[in-house]
Amino acid sequence: MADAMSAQTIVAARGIKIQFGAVKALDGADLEIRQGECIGLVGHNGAGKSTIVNVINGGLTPHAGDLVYGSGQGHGIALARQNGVRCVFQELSLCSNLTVGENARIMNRNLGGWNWRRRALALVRNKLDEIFPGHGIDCGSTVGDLSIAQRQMVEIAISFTDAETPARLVILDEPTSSLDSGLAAQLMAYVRRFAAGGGAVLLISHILGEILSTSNRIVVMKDGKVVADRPTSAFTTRSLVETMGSVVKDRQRSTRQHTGERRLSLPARKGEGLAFEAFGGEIVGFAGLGGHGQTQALLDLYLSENGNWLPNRSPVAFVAGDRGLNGIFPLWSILRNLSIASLGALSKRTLVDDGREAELGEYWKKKIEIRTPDTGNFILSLSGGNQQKVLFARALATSASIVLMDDPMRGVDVGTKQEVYEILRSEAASGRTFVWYSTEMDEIELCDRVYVFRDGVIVAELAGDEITEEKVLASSFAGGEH
Ligand SMILES: Nc1ncnc2c1ncn2[C@@H]1O[C@H](COP(=O)(O)OP(=O)(O)OP(=O)(O)O)[C@@H](O)[C@H]1O
Repeated sequence: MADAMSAQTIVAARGIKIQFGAVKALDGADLEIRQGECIGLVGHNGAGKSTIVNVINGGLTPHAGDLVYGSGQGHGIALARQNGVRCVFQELSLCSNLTVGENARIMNRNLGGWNWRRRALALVRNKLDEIFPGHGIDCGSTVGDLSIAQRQMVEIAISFTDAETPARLVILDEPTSSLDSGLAAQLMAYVRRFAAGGGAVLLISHILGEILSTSNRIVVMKDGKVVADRPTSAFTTRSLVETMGSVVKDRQRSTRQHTGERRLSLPARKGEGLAFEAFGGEIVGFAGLGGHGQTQALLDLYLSENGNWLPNRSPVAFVAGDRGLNGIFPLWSILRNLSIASLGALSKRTLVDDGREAELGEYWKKKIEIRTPDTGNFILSLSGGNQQKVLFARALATSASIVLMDDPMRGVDVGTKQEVYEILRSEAASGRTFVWYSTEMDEIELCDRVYVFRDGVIVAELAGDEITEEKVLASSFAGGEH
């Protein structure tokens, strides 16, 4: 097998099988990665992408199949690191109680010795400057104080640093899930430069535009197998979606006018900008560059200033943006994670009706295809995208007439996204109000009305045909029109 590898091969995986109980996560998957390549890896939620990454990264031992690195056959974290394999996981893995520099030290064990803090700090800062010019991150700060986008940027920057062995293959699992379009474009430009300079990148993303514009080869996985492996030029968005096993539905722009009563409002902030209001039956979008006050506005809508429920207000459900921190209960089952917000409605004389709870679980499992043999399994047995679907189902399963969503589609596959968009439309048509912060322009364009945020205030309100990328971008930057 080693003979069959070309000189540029960094790693070759052949016939890899991994099984978790009854689930065949990998069922004979093949993947070879060579120097100078950016490979886009796509597939539905639960297709096996993160699992094959964990095999290449050395974290999982294959139950069958071969793994060959440039330095020879074998597996394990040490061998992968020795061959310059780095990985940025979907669930970010920095230690939140340590500073950015200290985290860099953990990832690069050679960074010890006198004055290591200063060197670690300089290493990350230089890489952040190279990948995300103008990032504004203070590398002396504790990771827990950074926003989710900043944490993602720091982890990406650390993975590309060269302190130990040089980075030869960097695996990025949903690297732009929390980044706005400007930061995502900076990262994709860097990925192309890194590959052109002889490095390799394995890019996993459900944002197909990103894959098509950045990678030079695309590998499609389905049910634990590689079902296509071709140059990017051989794919269009439609053929890619179809190869993944989904159908492309035409996106409908909103032509609706709200008919309901005013349900929510916020005054203009700091006495500047515009006030916010939302009506029954509306899908209202929050747009603008990431971290400009959208999440805070959602929290303000959810809670009053002192953290209490606002009196006399319709019930509100919230889909949190940081799944690991505020979303899932990691020690609970899938079903309990889904039903937790509906327990009142599922209870009779303070006791939860198990039968109705199970019915609710089965209904949502089918409706948005949560891929699991049993909703009694632990939530962490689900792939990242499937965990996100559970959070979404948790909010929609309630009777809340207002649903606040903090970028809820992160890591959800394209087929499911289309289903969810349809659910949103029909739920809005039946009177629910959605307030939806999204970092994806495609999603902002699905809203009935959009507020653009800049520096913590609303600087523009767009409706119907006015909701275009150009208009959102123009308002997002100081000096743009509003
Ligand atoms: N630790 C685990 N225990 C049980 N099942 C698991 C575990 N890890 C993964 N699986 C299962 O293996 C399958 C493949 O999961 P994987 O995370 O590789 O999918 P993915 O393609 O990365 O999905 P996503 O796009 O949602 O991230 C899924 O059915 C998942 O539920």
